[in-house]
Amino acid sequence: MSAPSPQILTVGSGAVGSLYSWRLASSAAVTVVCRSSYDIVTKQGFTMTTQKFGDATFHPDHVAKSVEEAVGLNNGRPFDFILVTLKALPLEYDVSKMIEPAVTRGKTTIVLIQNGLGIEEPIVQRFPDNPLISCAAYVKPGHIKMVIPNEHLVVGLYKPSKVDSSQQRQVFVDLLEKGNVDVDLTDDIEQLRWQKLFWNASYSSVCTILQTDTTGSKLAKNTLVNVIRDVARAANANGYEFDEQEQVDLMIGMTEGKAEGYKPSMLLDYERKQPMEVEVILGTALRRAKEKGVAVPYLETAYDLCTALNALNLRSKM
Ligand SMILES: NC(=O)C1=CN([C@@H]2O[C@H](COP(=O)(O)OP(=O)(O)OC[C@H]3O[C@@H](n4cnc5c(N)ncnc54)[C@H](OP(=O)(O)O)[C@@H]3O)[C@@H](O)[C@H]2O)C=CC1
Ligand SMILES: CC(C)(CO)C(=O)C(=O)O
Repeated sequence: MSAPSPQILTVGSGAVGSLYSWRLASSAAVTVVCRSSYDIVTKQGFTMTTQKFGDATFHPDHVAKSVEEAVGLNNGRPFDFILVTLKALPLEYDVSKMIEPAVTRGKTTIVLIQNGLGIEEPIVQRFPDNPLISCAAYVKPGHIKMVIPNEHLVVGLYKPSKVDSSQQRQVFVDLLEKGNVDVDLTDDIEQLRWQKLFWNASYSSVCTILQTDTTGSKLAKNTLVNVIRDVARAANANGYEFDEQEQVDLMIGMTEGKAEGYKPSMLLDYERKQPMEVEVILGTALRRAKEKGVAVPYLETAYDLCTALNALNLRSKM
């Protein structure tokens, strides 16, 4: 008798959630929680258009309106993995509370595929005995259309977690690889999150403040460089050893080489009048710098302006 399929619940069925749910569904039973897309996904599934994986219609095993409903639809079977692919918006909602009804204590592995720093803390606080996997996605799907052809996912461990999640990570990686996802591993996801912030904190905020893409942001190169330097200083005060100049050269070189004319997701959120991930992209780094007594004036200004823009943008929607 073959082993039962791993049971996966995806919470947040946008670009990232639909993509990885689809890839995992080749060897797992996948339930997705859909909010505004519930009716269309129930009727038509997700229409996936990608260069790397081809085009398809993806029908999850179950579609639920809420986490509570997902638990009911799974007929008492506990979820092995909960994939959190919501935007990381700690001021809007508490992810740990949202997923709680579907978490079996000490068993369910919680997998975060989100941007930003500090997103693991509330999960570990509420579920100290559950395995935790934390991932950074390098992909640019539109809602259903993947723009960067070579997606890859870095699947990491979160060092402050008291639970050894390496075994669960291996199972998860095997499932991803069966779905042809390119996977890299890291045993210290925070290091990678800081590294990703060098780009996100600088380019995302400058492009959003200036309402321009990466090509336009070159006109504010000094600010880009100064924010990268500030984030590197904040990271180093928190135990890392990034070389400031090396990171500046890497971020600017990579963007000018591979990401001309690119709109960061923060700018896209702004344009769609959706909440921006300001806290996890700028706020946590700023707070951690301050806790260590490190001055990061450019990062602080970027945070302040993006916080204000976010508030004004959301207010104008009402
Ligand atoms: N898109 C990208 O290219 C990349 C994204 N990332 C990161 O991945 C994460 C996910 O991003 P992405 O997929 O783009 O985000 P999307 O905005 O495309 O998707 C988020 C989904 O979460 C749903 N959602 C929001 N609040 C709730 C709620 N309370 N209950 C149920 N569902 C809810 C939204 O539903 P609704 O449609 O109803 O609002 C939406 O379907 C983010 O942290 C992002 O920064 C990282 C790399 C690349
Ligand atoms: C790294 C990148 C560019 C997507 O992979 C991103 O995080 C963003 O657009 O905000």
